[in-house]
This record gives sequence, C-alpha cells and structure tokens, in this order.
Amino acid sequence: MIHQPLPSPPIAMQPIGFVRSPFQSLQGMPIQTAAAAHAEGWLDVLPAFQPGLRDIEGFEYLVLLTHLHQAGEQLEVVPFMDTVRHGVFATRAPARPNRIGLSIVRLLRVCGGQLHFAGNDMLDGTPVLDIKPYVPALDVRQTERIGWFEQGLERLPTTLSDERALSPDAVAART
Ligand SMILES: C[S@@+](CC[C@H](N)C(=O)[O-])C[C@H]1O[C@@H](n2cnc3c(N)ncnc32)[C@H](O)[C@@H]1O
Repeated sequence: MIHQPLPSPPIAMQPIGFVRSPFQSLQGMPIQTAAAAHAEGWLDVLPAFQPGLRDIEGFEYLVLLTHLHQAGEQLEVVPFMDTVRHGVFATRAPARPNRIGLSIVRLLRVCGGQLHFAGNDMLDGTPVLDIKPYVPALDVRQTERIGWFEQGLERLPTTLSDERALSPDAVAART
C-alpha cells in the first residue's frame, strides 16, 4: 500500500467492459500473454461502448489496458521472473500505482459486443479501461537494452503466477 499524500486529484475512469476468463485465482495463472497463447477468454464490452468496436475485426492483435482490480499498490517489487527487488516501473508487476495492466491478445472473433481472444493473463472479471489495435509498425522497436529481463526472460516459459500481488482488501474479501 502507498500511504504518501497524493500530489494531484484522483482521475475517475469507467470500465468499458470486463474480461471473462478461466482464471479465478492468481495462483498458478499465466504471467504474460506471450507465454499463454493457449489460454482463451473474452471481453464483454458494455452496450454503451459497443459503437466503438466498429472495424475492430480487421485487427489480428489488440492491446487491452486493464485495471488489475485485485492487486495491491507497491513501489518496489520482486517480479515473477526474478528473485531480486526492482522499482515497480522497471517491471510489469501487477501491484503498482493505479494497477494498470497491458495485455496484447490475439483476436479470434467478434460476436456482437464480445471480443473472443487467445493469450490471456487476466483474472475473470478484470475491468478493461481501453482497447487499442496492435500495429507492428507503430508498436515494435528494435532494442539493445531490456534491463534485468535479459536474464529474467529465461523464466517466462515456465513461470506461473502466485498471490504476491494480491491486495490486503482482496485477501480480506475472500476470508
Ligand atoms: C505480471 S501481470 C502482467 C499483466 C500485463 N500483461 C502487463 O504486462 O501489464 C499478470 C499477472 O497479474 C495478475 N493479475 C491478473 N489479473 C489481475 C487482476 N484483475 N487483479 C490483480 N492481479 C491480476 C496475475 O498474477 C497475472 O499473472
């Protein structure tokens, strides 16, 4: 939990929809969509936002910006793919200020307001804040430095989630 005073007023956001997923618990679920091509799910887009889906079926991959609603908020974390502590902004850890997640998913089909996808690292019920089309020409960079992921990525294919990111509220709610 972060207890310092906020430097600016909160920003209110509204989910545009919710993820439906086979994952009901953080324990044992995938940690990144890149390592979970087999895991499917769908996004139920709320009726008020469905006009925004026009032409979305033309894209193979989508970027989902999510609110990782059961995560805590931390500034230093030991990420799933390492055993040492890093500043949260040098990681993709779920417990972070604002709890924003970024999941790139492969769009399988569009059924009305449902977007079915493969590549799933989200809990059932995860609120989605925005959807953007993934466009390699805009989103892919050639890189020479990936920080501690240089070693950490070796763990990606074999690492599953545990409950280290669960917020105290989420722990209390299930007991
Ligand atoms: C490491 S994060 C990565 C998420 C996203 N791909 C990213 O890079 O921002 C994925 C993990 O977040 C956790 N998680 C997924 N959905 C969550 C939710 N709704 N609330 C809290 N934690 C969640 C699970 O532990 C899952 O393995």
